[in-house]
Amino acid sequence: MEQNKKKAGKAAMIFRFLKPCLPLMLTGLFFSAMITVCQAFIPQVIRISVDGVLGSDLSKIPEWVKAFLSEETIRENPGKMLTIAALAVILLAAINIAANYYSKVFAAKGSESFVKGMRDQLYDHIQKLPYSWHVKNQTGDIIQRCTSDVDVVRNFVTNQLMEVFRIIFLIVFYMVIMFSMNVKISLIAVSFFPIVILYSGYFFSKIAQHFQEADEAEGILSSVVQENLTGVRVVRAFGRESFERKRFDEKNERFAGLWIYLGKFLSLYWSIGDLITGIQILTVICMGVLFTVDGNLTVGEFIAFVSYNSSMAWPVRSLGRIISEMSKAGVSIDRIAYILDEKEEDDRPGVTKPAINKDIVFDNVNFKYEEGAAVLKNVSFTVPAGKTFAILGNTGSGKSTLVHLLNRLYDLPDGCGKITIGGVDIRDIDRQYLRSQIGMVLQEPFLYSGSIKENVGITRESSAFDDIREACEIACVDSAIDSFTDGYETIVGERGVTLSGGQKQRVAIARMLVEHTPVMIFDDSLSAVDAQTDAMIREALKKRMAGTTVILIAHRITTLMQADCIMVLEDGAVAEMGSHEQLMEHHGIYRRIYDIQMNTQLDADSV
Ligand SMILES: Nc1ncnc2c1ncn2[C@@H]1O[C@H](COP(=O)(O)OP(=O)(O)OP(=O)(O)O)[C@@H](O)[C@H]1O
Repeated sequence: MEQNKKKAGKAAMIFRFLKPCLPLMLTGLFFSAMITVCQAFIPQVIRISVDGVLGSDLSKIPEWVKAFLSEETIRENPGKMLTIAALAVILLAAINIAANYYSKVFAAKGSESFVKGMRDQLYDHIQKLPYSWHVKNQTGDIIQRCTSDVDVVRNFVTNQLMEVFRIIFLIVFYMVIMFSMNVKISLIAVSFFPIVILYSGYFFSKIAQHFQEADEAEGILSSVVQENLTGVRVVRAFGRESFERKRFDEKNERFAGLWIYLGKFLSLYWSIGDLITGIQILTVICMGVLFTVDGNLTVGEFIAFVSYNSSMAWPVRSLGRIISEMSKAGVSIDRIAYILDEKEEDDRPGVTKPAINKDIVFDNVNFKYEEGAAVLKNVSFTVPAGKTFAILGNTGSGKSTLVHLLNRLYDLPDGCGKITIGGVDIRDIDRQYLRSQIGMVLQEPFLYSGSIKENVGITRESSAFDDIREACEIACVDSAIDSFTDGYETIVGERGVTLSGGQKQRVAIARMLVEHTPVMIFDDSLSAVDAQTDAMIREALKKRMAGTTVILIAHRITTLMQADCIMVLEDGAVAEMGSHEQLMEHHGIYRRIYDIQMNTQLDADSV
């Protein structure tokens, strides 16, 4: 039952993508049927010619031929008949060429529009999937599902599905002709078909799982390559080349091993298939000879029969191959459906777009990720509008999680407290709108491949160059950019590898500033800049971005000591909260960290 439901789901998915390109596909199929009809006429022309020239039994020559060429002409002028037969074959060949051309053109157009539609929808859907889904799934694997698996499905639709229809039409059409010529020998020929089809069916059920394993192994291999390439700096810095090589070799070996196994399996299939086909052709020829000798078949009919039978042998066998390859497509369809079936991020009904320049309140927030222990425990605090609120805490204490919750990368489940902005629960605020109002610079800034100007202006398509420049000035990266030969047009490579860590962070800060959002979050995003530049950036921000609510996450006390309020987070719970002066007087964690950092600073200064 469940299995049937799954199959129906797969078929429905394919049909959904197929629907817009169905007219193109059907036109391709029409031309393909025309090829079959043309090819079916050729053995008939040969049959009539042979029977006419040998003149053994003219009663079997169709009446429409006799209306065209009298029995006398056939007997006395075989040359004329052969010329007409040759012209007929040339005409059929010409029609065949044209039909072949158009069947391929329409099939290609249909398949491209099919695969384009599928890629578009996949990409669009992935953009709307929750952040938690992206965290859970490996990028390499997702890429493979969107490329290799889509290609397998394209192959399935263009080469396999279309081919199945073409072959079924061919078999039915040829069988009608063969049965009209001689029922007994046709039955002998056809009696082999169930064996071939059952054999293919058995193979089909055996091979699906191996194809799935091979596909998964390819996904793992892609992930290893992708990780290695994106983490190339770490690999080099830690001299992990040989370790990475070994890791790749292991996965590559497994992948190759699975394909070798599949190759063996397929070879066995083909060999046994060859044997069955050979026996079938031999049987039909032997029986045909006996029937001809007994006078039940004319020589022309025998030749035509053998020709039809041989022409059908390959398509029937291809049916087996196609069915076996269809099992592979089934796996790929499942892998694509895994993405498409995932629920997109959505809002609950009645969401609004209130002003965001209001107090942000975390009220008794408790949170844990899908896997793992509680990350935030009864966290309550208020970020007053227009003020700077700093968060300090050890690694893994839940600082970034607070930010993830605030811009709704994760939604707070019911009964786990509340986060409000201006008194409105953020789950009642339109998600896209909320994110557009909260600017964020992440710990590891991501830069797109493109110029610095594009990277800074990317969040606001309308941003003028003056805005971009101003943002870069505030982020203290303007003079560094000017020192590059191409200035703002400097291309930063994939993930900005041509910039230093601090420069990347500052470009990312400028990108956020261009947005002019009422709330700005700096998630440990000043860690790669020196203390002096850090102070300059904060000073510039204070002057030019007055009235903006700023949430500052940092490990360096000097970065956050001037904030209006500082919260110290320890193991997911609020340990201390207050201004710098209050916390210093409190002699708690904050004071301890302050003393350690200041002493370290003094030691460093005295060296
Ligand atoms: N997507 C996730 N799924 C499961 N656990 C997660 C996820 N993200 C973070 N965690 C866990 O939640 C805890 C808090 O992580 P978080 O990133 O909020 O800490 P942090 O205080 O920002 O740390 P750091 O200062 O190192 O950035 C950690 O134990 C972390 O392992």
